[in-house]
Amino acid sequence: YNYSARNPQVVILGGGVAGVIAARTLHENGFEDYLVIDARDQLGGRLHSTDFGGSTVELGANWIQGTVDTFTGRENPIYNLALKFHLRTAVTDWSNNISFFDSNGTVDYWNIFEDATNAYDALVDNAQQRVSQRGVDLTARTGYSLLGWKPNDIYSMASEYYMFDYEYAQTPDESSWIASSWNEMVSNATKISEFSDTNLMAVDSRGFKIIIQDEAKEFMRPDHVLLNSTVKGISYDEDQVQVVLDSGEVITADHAICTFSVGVLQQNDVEYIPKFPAWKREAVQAMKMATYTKIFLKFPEQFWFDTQFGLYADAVRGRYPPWQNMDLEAFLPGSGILFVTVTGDFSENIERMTDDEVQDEVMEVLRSMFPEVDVPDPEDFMFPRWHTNPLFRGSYSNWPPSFYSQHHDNLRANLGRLWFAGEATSAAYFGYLHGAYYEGQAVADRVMECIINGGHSACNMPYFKQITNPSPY
Ligand SMILES: Cc1cc2nc3c(=O)[nH]c(=O)nc-3n(C[C@H](O)[C@H](O)[C@H](O)COP(=O)(O)OP(=O)(O)OC[C@H]3O[C@@H](n4cnc5c(N)ncnc54)[C@H](O)[C@@H]3O)c2cc1C
Repeated sequence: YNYSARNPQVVILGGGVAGVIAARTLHENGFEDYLVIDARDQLGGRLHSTDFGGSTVELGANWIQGTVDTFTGRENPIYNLALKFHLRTAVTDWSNNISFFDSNGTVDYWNIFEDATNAYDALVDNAQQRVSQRGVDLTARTGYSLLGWKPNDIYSMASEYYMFDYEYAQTPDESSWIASSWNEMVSNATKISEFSDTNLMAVDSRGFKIIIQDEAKEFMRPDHVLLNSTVKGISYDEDQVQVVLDSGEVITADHAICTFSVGVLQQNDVEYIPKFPAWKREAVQAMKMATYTKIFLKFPEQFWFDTQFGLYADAVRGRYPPWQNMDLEAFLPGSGILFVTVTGDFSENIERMTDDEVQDEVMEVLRSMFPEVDVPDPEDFMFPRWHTNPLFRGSYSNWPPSFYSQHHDNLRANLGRLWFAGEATSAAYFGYLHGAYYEGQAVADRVMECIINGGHSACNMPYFKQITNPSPY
């Protein structure tokens, strides 16, 4: 090993939203002795924009989900960054701007779609009641069933998918009833509130990532960042942390803030010395890293629907259901771009197929949606493999029904001088950019408090050594 001359007070592992906001929080408080390390060649993490057929598209996060809370005036910090950097966005209308299809072409199932919308609203309302009555969690599927929603035909299945999986990237059977409703809950549920129903899609030729890259340029010096550097090992104790890079360089710091995704923590890409204690391992492995995949197609010209969305009902639930039209004035006019989204197991399965195999399946579906059109082959075709990517191992966390709030505390808790932050450590906003933002801020505050005040309470977050069932069988 090559022991580094670099010896920062705080090393921040990962330069996504959580890492950059943690660094900014240190800077705002006069702490300049930090180093951000990332394996990629740029900051942004899952804010990942790329060129596709002459247009900029977002492989990762795409929406600012909620802007300003109409009751409290509280603002989504991602929305504020977007305003600051004049990000071009378009309002997405998920609920009204849709065309419906099955494998025989256009079909009208608005009534069923409305039933699915009402069932989802009831699911959220009832979850809120369970929280106020301290009821145990169940799967969202159980919740749906208790409310009488039984999707037994392809149109109900596609509509339910659109309301549920399209957001959480997993099925209702795999998801917590209570946690999947949190983002929609307002008012009496403490600390949990959405900002607003407005969803703004980033459609900026500079990429959504500029909100974090340009923010970083304002305060981060070049010697504050080490890119193209993959962390291979982290050893930690009560006094310091050592980080081993792929180059063999070893960086020693007083504190490390690890912002790797929970998917990365679950795998063996990084060696932790000592191995995480049992309570931490259980929390890490109990969370689910779900996968959400946008499959992009570019055609010489638009031949498809004029609405923002097209919802395709297949006999197999989750098989290429929501299609989105980018060739609209507010989005990427004249781009000839259409994309379809898949999630969960379906995403993991297509990652094991070749691009050509996936393209063949997608085109077969698209041709069945437009039987009257002579649909040409796409000029360009692309999809990312988030699940296989060792820097992410999925797209974002989804709270399973067997994950307790104590697990969540344990996921967040530090191990000596090794601290954790990222979208998954946000109880209220897991899965979202604003979750990563708030967690980056909170962890930096805690590390600074530990540096300034020291002592047990400032330097040790509470955790549960064992999570037990209060009334075992
Ligand atoms: C397909 C997709 C769609 C999404 N859609 C939305 C959306 O519309 N709206 C929304 O709010 N959120 C969305 N999200 C979620 C959002 O992108 C994340 O919540 C957020 O970006 C996570 O930020 P983070 O800082 O916690 O983690 P990350 O961005 O993952 O940052 C962690 C960093 O660690 C680095 N890293 C990992 N391992 C190593 C290693 N061994 N060595 C060095 N560096 C390493 C990675 O390169 C990465 O840059 C989406 C995510 C995806 C993938």
